[in-house]
Amino acid sequence: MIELSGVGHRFGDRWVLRGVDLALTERRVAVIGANGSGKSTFARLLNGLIVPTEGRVRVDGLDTRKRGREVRRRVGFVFQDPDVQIVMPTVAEDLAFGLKHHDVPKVSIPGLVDRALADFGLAEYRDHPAHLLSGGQKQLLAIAAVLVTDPAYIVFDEPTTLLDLRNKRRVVAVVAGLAQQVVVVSHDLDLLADFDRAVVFDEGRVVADGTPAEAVAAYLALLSG
Ligand SMILES: Nc1ncnc2c1ncn2[C@@H]1O[C@H](COP(=O)(O)OP(=O)(O)OP(=O)(O)O)[C@@H](O)[C@H]1O
Repeated sequence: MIELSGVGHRFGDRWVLRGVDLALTERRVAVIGANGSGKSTFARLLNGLIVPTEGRVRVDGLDTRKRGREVRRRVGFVFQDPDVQIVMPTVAEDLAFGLKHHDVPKVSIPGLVDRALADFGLAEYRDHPAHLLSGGQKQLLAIAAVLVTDPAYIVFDEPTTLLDLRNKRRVVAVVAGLAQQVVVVSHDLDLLADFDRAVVFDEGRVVADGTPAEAVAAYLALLSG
């Protein structure tokens, strides 16, 4: 379980999150809210990419402030911008990179890479320079590179922004089929419609928390208010 208690975060002297108390127990949790409401900051707190200025974030009881390394192994993070995540020259090498760093036995790596390439429609790009993929293909690669390491939790920060309809459907199907707990930040309200829970942020605070229908209604009310 991922648990936040009394969490606040400040950049310089500006608080961008305040008073966040949440226990994320559902399998599919959506995070919605206006631009700048603190969603990405919240997402980054969940795997210890950033630590809270105040309060505590715990993953299976591990405090992200003290046990960051272990937390990052448990909580995979798919960035909004795939360019920050792609680190190796070719598509297959990029997929293998994460596996090596997760101490996956060398002998298992090629098979896992092949499966990830096939699952994400990237098989024909195996030896292609990763930086020459299209934006949407990079996003698929970034998602594949996290999923291939099989983390216990996966946080997606706007995973479908660059994708065409076909690839969006592919990602929606992949997320729907994941056995792990996922937290998805998205402006794409359709993507989140059958999630178990949705949390709405506004100006750094949780202002609604319920079913997607309830959360979307609260979000729309905020926009028109
Ligand atoms: N590294 C940083 N340094 C300073 N300010 C930051 C930093 N990262 C985010 N912010 C500020 O924190 C606030 C919340 O940003 P955040 O990215 O969490 O919002 P968001 O809800 O994810 O927005 P969007 O929907 O536009 O992605 C914004 O005002 C942003 O300018």
